[in-house]
Amino acid sequence: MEGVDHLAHERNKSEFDVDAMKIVWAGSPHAFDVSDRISKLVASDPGFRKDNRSTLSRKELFKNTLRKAAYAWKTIVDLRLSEEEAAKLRFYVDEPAFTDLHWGMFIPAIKGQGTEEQQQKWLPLAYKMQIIGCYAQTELGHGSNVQGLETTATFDPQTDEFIIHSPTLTSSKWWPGGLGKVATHAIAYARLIVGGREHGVNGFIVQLRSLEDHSPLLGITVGDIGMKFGNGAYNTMDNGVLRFDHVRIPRNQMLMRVSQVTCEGKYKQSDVPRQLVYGTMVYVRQTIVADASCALSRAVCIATRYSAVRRQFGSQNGGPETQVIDYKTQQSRLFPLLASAYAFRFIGEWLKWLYADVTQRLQANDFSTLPEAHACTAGLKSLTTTATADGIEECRKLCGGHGYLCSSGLPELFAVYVPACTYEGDNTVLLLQVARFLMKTVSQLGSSKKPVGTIAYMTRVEHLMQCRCGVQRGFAELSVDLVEAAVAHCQLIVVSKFIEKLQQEIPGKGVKQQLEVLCNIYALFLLHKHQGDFLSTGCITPKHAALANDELRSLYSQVRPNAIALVDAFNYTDHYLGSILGCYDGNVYPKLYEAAWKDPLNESVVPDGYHQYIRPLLKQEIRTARL
Ligand SMILES: CCCCCCCC/C=C\CCCCCCCCC/C=C/C(=O)SCCNC(=O)CCNC(=O)[C@H](O)C(C)(C)COP(=O)(O)OP(=O)(O)OC[C@H]1O[C@@H](n2cnc3c(N)ncnc32)[C@H](O)[C@@H]1OP(=O)(O)O
Ligand SMILES: Cc1cc2nc3c(=O)[nH]c(=O)nc-3n(C[C@H](O)[C@H](O)[C@H](O)COP(=O)(O)OP(=O)(O)OC[C@H]3O[C@@H](n4cnc5c(N)ncnc54)[C@H](O)[C@@H]3O)c2cc1C
Repeated sequence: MEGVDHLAHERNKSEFDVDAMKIVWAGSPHAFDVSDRISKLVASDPGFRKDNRSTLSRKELFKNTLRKAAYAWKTIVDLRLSEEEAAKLRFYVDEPAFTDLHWGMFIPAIKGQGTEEQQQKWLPLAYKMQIIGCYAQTELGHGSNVQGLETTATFDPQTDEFIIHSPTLTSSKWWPGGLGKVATHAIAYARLIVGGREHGVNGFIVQLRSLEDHSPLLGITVGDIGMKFGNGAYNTMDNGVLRFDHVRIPRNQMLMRVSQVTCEGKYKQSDVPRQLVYGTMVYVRQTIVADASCALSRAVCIATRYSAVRRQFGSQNGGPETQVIDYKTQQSRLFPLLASAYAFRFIGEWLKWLYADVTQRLQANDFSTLPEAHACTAGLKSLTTTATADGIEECRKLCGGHGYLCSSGLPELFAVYVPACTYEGDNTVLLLQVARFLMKTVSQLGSSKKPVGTIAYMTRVEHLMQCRCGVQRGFAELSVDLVEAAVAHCQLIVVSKFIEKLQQEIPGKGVKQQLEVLCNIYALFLLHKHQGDFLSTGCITPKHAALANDELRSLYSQVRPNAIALVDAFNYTDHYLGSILGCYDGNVYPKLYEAAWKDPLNESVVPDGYHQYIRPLLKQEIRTARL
């Protein structure tokens, strides 16, 4: 029945203060207030409706996304929302769109790689959305290998301009979000050529379309790259293709914080690491870790609520069947994902601090923590997105057949989320970067340069020094093992930061106790998952392994009465969840049944095509021997 909370009995079992946990999840009382207010604003505004996406054609879907993006901007301006509130509004609108790349990459690239003068010129235009930008780095032929990009930027001292050109088919820019149909400008990454000499890949601001009639400018060929994985999903984004035919831009449109070209055609490299050109990717990778906790928590919220609603088998003397959340197998699949959602939330908070710290140090030309920041953002982006993509799929399976319905919210969540394992750096390529960082640390053991921060523990691996010669077999040869070591390194960071979080003051009855249970589940689940490595290296004995498994089972029993309250703490509206299985009141079956009849296919009792194809089949004379 509408208005009845079918999960009330579950909520009454909670052993902790859910409102206090909501503050912990949000990060602070202020952050909770902003999130709560903006999520309800979006949920209550029919202009942000999203339950019809899977029934729209690509063109209808895209036009609807443009409408929503414009409506969101009008809402932001009319309500004079702060930058924080505006970002939350875009988050709860919950639809990949060109604005993600305008705000999430184009603006950060100018802030991170532009000079003061360039920031003063371009940022006001971008903040007012008087220009719309994209981040055009990847090409048809190269994505991972940035130094392999082929687009050229040749300096012409006669005109004090750069000539941007796509010399080959594979140099076509390919994938940039917002590029296909909307962006008026791009940060285009190209090989800098001055006086016939190459100076590596740099970023250039290039106008793509007229601000009058949106037509591509002279020398610009631009379009969308076509449908992507899944219906709806990421097809709200116009990932584009772009070719330059000797496009001329003023010299002052090369982002010149890292490297400069003077009007005389002299190339100068600032006394900063050239990798600062990659700074925007580092910034986005750290935001993607926070995104992972959001996406995983959504899926876990849906699967947990539905697992408490769903009953299957186990009826005693005609009594109710067993809630599937009470099956140990369901708990062993679901509760580690619940623990991971909280673990990723806290590692995202720490990574945000690490990024802010390294950014502050860079402003003082202190590059000492840049390698660690690169390794942490790369490794944790890889770890959390892989676990989240796999976790969303596991949550779909935890919901049985109904998890495969679009109305469960899980297929679309999966389809939108999985490219996170690829964009902003292929996850394996990024783990290889972490492995390179770890091997460089090993090579420095014994020297005066002591490992600190997230690699401080490596001082305890002195024995690696003796086998240093072993790694001469070559990084590539050992890369599979090194990638596994990189994953283990990142998982250690996640567990360590979860433990550090628990050492903080955490208000609320029973809140810290619940987080301790989740932290232990996360850590012991990893130990169980990698038991072979721990046993084969002698880190644990078989008895330890058995004790860990017993403790894991006990921890699942401790979480069970609190599971619904722990997902309620995410404070997601039904609108944001977009899931009948995960609705707050647990009134699933009537909503599933009602939703079915809204499908366009049920607009007519007899389907289109019956008279043309089915009736002749049914009425055909059987001229062949009976089958
Ligand atoms: C309906 C349901 C909705 C569900 C919603 C779910 C949630 C999702 C929310 C909304 C959906 C929409 C989201 C929209 C936002 C998405 C944004 C993403 C869009 C995508 C953008 C992109 O993909 S941009 C392109 C990204 N490309 C890459 O990442 C390329 C990866 N490659 C590289 O980074 C480099 O090529 C690589 C590092 C691999 C190698 O570089 P190279 O120059 O060759 O350097 P190398 O020789 O390996 O190393 C030399 C030296 O440099 C050091 N180093 C390398 N990189 C860095 C760095 N970044 N910072 C610092 N130092 C670096 C390296 O360690 C070496 O050091 P030493 O060993 O020499 O000391
Ligand atoms: C939805 C989406 C949105 C995107 N948005 C943007 C955007 O806005 N702007 C932009 O510039 N780009 C964007 N991209 C492109 C994205 O950044 C690249 O696709 C990504 O960096 C992966 O590069 P690649 O495609 O070249 O993969 P590849 O490197 O070709 O990967 C193919 C396989 O090769 C393996 N591999 C590659 N190199 C090595 C190595 N050295 N050792 C071992 N294995 C290796 C990889 O692990 C992978 O298994 C987007 C991509 C997607 C899917």
